[in-house]
Amino acid sequence: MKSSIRALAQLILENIDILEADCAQRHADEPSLQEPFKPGSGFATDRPEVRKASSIIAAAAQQLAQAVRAPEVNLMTTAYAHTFAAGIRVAVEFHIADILQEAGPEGLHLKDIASTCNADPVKLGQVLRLLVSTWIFKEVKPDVFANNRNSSVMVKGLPAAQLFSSPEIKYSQPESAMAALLACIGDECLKGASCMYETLSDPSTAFSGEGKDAALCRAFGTKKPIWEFFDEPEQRDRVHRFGIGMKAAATFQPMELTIQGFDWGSLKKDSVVVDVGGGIGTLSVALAKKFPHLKLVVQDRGPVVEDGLERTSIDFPEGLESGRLSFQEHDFFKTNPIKNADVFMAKYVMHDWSDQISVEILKHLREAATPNTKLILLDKIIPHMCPSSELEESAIDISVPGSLKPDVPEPIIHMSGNGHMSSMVVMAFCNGQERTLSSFVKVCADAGWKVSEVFMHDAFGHYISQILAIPV
Ligand SMILES: C[S@@+](CC[C@H](N)C(=O)[O-])C[C@H]1O[C@@H](n2cnc3c(N)ncnc32)[C@H](O)[C@@H]1O
Repeated sequence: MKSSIRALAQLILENIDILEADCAQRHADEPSLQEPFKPGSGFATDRPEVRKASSIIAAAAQQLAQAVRAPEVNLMTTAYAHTFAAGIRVAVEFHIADILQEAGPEGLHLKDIASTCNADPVKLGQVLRLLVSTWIFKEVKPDVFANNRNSSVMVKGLPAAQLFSSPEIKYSQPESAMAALLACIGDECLKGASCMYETLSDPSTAFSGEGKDAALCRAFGTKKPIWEFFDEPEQRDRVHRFGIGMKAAATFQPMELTIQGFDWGSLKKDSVVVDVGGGIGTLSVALAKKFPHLKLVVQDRGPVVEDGLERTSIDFPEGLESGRLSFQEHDFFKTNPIKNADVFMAKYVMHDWSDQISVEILKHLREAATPNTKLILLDKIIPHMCPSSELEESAIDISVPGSLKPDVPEPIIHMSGNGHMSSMVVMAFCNGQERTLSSFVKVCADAGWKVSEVFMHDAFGHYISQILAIPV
């Protein structure tokens, strides 16, 4: 019988050939885990075959580890994952990567690190060694730590002394976005997740799709939906950090990739594209720059619109002055005031809401749509985790034009899905969810829209997809 673990190892080697060939072609060195990250080092993730090879290697290596260890060890290792989130937050809040960046490759003794951040060296040593065990930081000599490739990405771009003396500006530099996101994961996300079981089992919240009944609200002891709770003055630092942290998302999903799919160029001159829940207008600004023949209207809640106008008047004033881009305060739980939209688009909006509430939002767009209006939802499409041969039965997932089947080479059982992690996070935050394609089709149908095509970059929910629907 062919050994499954050997087949996994062979698959890893075959795909390593692809990565090595890519490095050779670009005359680039293979990235080293032990050295701090240098921009431009690493594998070319803008090339689809390289992205695919690296995903297959990661999935095969993870499955190999699961296959060779006892089930008890696998379960314990996974269940203990919260220690990593907690440890990373400690490292971010104590500015450890920033301290170690100043120390350089020789590293710094634990007692000096601990005295800089006024922490107990024994306790801090426990945190750092845990993180080293998962390839974040390195211990160069006993009790001497230095940055490695992963930890170096946690620096915030300011001298460590300034980070300690002026905490209010710790997330002021663009490179601090990753640190902000990691601190948010170790704070709001971890606390919300810790109340998940109680929230799913308590009859008063178990079947509710309301944001106020989400796990994070229980964790913070509030009766308000999390975004209203975050409007409270004491939560200002969290809101600020969350906003900066979201910018780190661009590292995983460049805007170029987000826009790719629907043929925006095919829309006639002056076509009206409405960015529903468009935030500060990041997607609309990118579209307006690339497709100057379109008229983009960003709709959001009042304070967000104010923020968007302020930022856009600095980043893209010509868009506002020419009238190509505008902002409008609008509550998407009311009928949309724009009745001549060529496109209603909504990026990362549906995943914040339960099915019932999503249908309500989409119905309001349907009411305002003309027979020719298109709806484009930009969200992750998460895969079912069953063998793709089983998807023949639930044909909806593969019958929509453009849908990708999550084919994985044998003997990989499935690819790891960060979409499933973000689904848990939005559930904890606001009773939201990432969706499979069949769930999108159903939610759209219940609101009077028919999904006619999808544009996907991968079949595993790693990247945002575009779901195109037309009125029925
Ligand atoms: C996850 S953010 C996505 C923002 C933007 N589309 C993007 O991708 O950057 C969801 C957006 O929905 C907005 N939102 C929430 N409730 C809303 C409502 N009732 N009416 C309009 N916008 C709302 C939020 O203010 C926020 O900007």
